[in-house]
Amino acid sequence: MVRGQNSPSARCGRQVHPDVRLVNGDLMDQSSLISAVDRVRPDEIYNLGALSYVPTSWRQPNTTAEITGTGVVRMLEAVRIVAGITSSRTPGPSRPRFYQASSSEMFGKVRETPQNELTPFHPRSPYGVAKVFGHYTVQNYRESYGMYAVSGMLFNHESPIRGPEFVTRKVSLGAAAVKLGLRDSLRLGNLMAERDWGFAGDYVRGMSMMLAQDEPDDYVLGTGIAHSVRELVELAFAHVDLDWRDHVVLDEALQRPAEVDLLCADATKAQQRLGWKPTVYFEELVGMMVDSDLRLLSGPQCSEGGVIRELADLW
Ligand SMILES: Nc1nc2c(ncn2[C@@H]2O[C@H](COP(=O)(O)OP(=O)(O)O[C@H]3O[C@H](CO)[C@@H](O)[C@H](O)[C@@H]3O)[C@@H](O)[C@H]2O)c(=O)[nH]1
Repeated sequence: MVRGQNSPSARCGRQVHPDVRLVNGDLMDQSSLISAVDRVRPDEIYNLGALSYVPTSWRQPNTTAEITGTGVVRMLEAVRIVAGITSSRTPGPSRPRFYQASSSEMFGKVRETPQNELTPFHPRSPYGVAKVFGHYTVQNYRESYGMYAVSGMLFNHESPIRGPEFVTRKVSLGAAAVKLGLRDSLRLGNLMAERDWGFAGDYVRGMSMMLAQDEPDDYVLGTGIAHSVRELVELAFAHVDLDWRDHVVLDEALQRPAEVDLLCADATKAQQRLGWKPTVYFEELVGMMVDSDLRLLSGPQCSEGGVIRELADLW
């Protein structure tokens, strides 16, 4: 997303420039991207574009590298060229601020727990590898050109509008659907994996805070508490007075070729330097998502079988 200087809101407001669409490096070639950035002349750019569902990255490794990895180079090149930046000694007239969505998936087979900005990377999927490429590209543009470019190393962030292929939403939809009698089971993969799940709204606030600092730097965002997929399922089903063991079916086909077993954030740097703190934790998040899906699946759009049939394809 690009926030333009012509926008009435620019830095403080949250409206988006009328000209602005999603400008993904992955969807545009380099010259179209340069034209798009030139038209908007953004103050802030948030590159959230990625092929972001980890299992797909094994099926489409080349596309993943192209979108999630090289897309970052195209975005940074467009910003650099439009801003007229040729070296760190002769910065261009304006220094637009660039945010890159790095990921906790970069830590992969973790070397230490919890993970912070200095934890070595060991990505476990083509997605993780591409994110590491993007992460170092941002660092390189900062060091080579003095650009204001930062990476937010965000741990899993969820909300009621999370895609239904990701495990939190799959489970909240599953629990709601079973409660309403629309389904009687939910197929899942590895229940032992642990993640540090937070609320997406908190993380978006953190992204904006990163671009509001005097100097660019990279930050980890996470709650600092990990839970297993099994705990997630137990809590979601208990929220609707059901026992998950009566409804969850384990499916080998949903196991990943290489798993990331445990992710847990040490967000001390973001807390101390940005003043960032999460406001929503696991229990509240899961309750919020299940309640929202109960409303969604009870609503009129489901009576025709539309939404539920679409979602059912993903289960
Ligand atoms: N999706 C999914 N995951 C399952 C299932 N059963 C078990 N899991 C486990 O649940 C964990 C979380 O999976 P996802 O919700 O798909 O998220 P992710 O792989 O951790 O990646 C997400 O978070 C990253 C940040 O760390 C993001 O970078 C990435 O794009 C994505 O949003 C994984 O260990 C996965 O094996 C299932 O049926 N579906």
